[in-house]
Amino acid sequence: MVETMKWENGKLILLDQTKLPVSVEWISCDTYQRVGKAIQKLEVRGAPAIGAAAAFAMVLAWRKIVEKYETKRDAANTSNMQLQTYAAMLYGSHDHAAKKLQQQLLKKFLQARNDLDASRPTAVNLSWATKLMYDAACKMSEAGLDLPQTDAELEKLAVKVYEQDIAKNRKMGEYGAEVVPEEAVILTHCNAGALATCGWGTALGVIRSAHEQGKVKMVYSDETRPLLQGSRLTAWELLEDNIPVTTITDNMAAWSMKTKGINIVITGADRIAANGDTANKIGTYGVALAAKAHGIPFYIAAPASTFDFSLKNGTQIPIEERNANEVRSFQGKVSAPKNVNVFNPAFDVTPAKLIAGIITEYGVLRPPFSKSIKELKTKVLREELFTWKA
Ligand SMILES: CSC[C@H]1O[C@H](OP(=O)(O)O)[C@H](O)[C@@H]1O
Repeated sequence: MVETMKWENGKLILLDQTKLPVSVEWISCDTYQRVGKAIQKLEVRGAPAIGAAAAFAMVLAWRKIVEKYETKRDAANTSNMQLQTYAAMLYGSHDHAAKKLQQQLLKKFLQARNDLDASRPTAVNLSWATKLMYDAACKMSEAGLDLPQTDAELEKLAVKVYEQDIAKNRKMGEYGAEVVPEEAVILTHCNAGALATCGWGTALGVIRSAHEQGKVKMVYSDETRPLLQGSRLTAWELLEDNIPVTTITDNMAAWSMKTKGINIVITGADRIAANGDTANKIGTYGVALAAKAHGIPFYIAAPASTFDFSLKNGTQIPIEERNANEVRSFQGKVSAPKNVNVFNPAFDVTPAKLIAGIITEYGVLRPPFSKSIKELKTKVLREELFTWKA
């Protein structure tokens, strides 16, 4: 199965998804700024993958911040007092000087968190990941960890986010396969596959698990303009795994539902509000309306980290608008006058009433979603999976 990212020798190596399916190229990131740029350019993309990349980016940020102070400390050899200050901070003594310096480090760490959060606004997994890394560093400081210990613990936490994502996707696949009918003819939109996660995928994870059970007759993959995640990435992923796939343009989805025996629609998600309203790639809302009109069940597949329990409904979800030139061109060719107005929202919101179920790693949530999502929140808080403890 395709790898989306690798954490190697203190660097984050990202598969450059803008080059697929023509070529497989990797980007080596040793600063959080370069990871932020990769997120903004969709070199790495997909809500859970963005979250994991951001967690590793926070480790890179911490190391650069500390490196700067260590360089200052080396230059401070001329003054014993300064050296004592730095020595106290580096080796975890509890005196005022060390604490003061630790707070300075955390202030810069918060800036890195804010910079990463600004790279893309819709997928809540991004801010979920940067918050859990920052909160952990604050707890480590309160617990009196020195810098080498803090570094090691932050790296372990980022690796846990990565590994848990794959485990959660596998679990989601098992639960999701139960709602996939025999002889399934599935329509999916955009790419919610291994490429959108740390592995296995969410919507495509369900399809992979159902395929293992011999349930998948055909998958229809919307090309998903303007950036073509469906034709470039989903079709490529499914072909790599010998899963039957047919690519269609976005305007063929409704007619395909009417004429091709599609009996289930499954997509991913980027942010799910407390009432079940779901933000996903632009075009998902139209697919959900068409599915409703044809009596086809429409499912969302997403891990708990995609839920924003603080939002009452979908009207509060920030929708990213991207550069107009993504619409004015198509595969590098002009597809509209250069001075034409363009509306280029990267996501839309599907109201909960159009959703038959939300497939998660804890099971399939059913309407009324305000109740089933509240139960999910309780399970997540009780599990405290990513809460750092001394
Ligand atoms: C597994 S969530 C994937 C989700 O993210 C995609 O958006 P983008 O390609 O812009 O990152 C799309 O909404 C997918 O459903």
